[in-house]
Amino acid sequence: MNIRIGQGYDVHQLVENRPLILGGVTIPFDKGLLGHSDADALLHAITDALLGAAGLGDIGTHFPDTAAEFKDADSRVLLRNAYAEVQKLGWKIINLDSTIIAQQPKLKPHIPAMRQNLAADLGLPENCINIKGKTNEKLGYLGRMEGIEAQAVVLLIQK
Ligand SMILES: Nc1ccn([C@@H]2O[C@H](COP(=O)(O)O)[C@@H](O)[C@H]2O)c(=O)n1
Ligand SMILES: C[C@@]1(CO)OP(=O)(O)OP(=O)(O)OC[C@H]1O
Repeated sequence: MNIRIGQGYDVHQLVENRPLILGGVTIPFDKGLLGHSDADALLHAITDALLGAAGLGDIGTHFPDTAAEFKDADSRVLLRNAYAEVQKLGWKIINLDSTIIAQQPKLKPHIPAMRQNLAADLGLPENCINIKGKTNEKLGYLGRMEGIEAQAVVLLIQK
């Protein structure tokens, strides 16, 4: 039996005229995240943590931001595809934990829906998935609401 840990990080710029999508949930806000895909920083951090734990590189290698096929991509699809690659090697997720750093908006009301999406996409019970919201105490570019950051850790088991 093997276990492996992986870590992931992502940040996207907050701009006008974009939807704010985190954990596959569209959150009402006056700005959204800029990216080649839907710019879901939480799902990108989790995808990188998964790929990292399995020794499979990173999200940009699997889904290049120069490829037209990933323009405006739904990051839930990218996550499911990445986990399929991880599972091909015999790995399964034990649990994942994550933090979204957003000065605004308040994320707590949206976290149950994000957990439901992740549970569905990863075939896990919700109690194996944790998502936390933090402000950046008004410090730096996150505190000035120029962007939103996400961090994730994932534990995998191979029997
Ligand atoms: N965007 C956010 C930020 C924070 N929360 C919730 O507030 C708690 C306190 O956050 P601090 O950054 O002030 O320590 C945090 O534990 C979350 O429950 C949130 O929902 N959305
Ligand atoms: C998801 C991809 C691909 O559409 O694009 P972005 O939305 O720009 O996201 P990023 O976290 O910069 O990197 C991964 C990309 O290759």
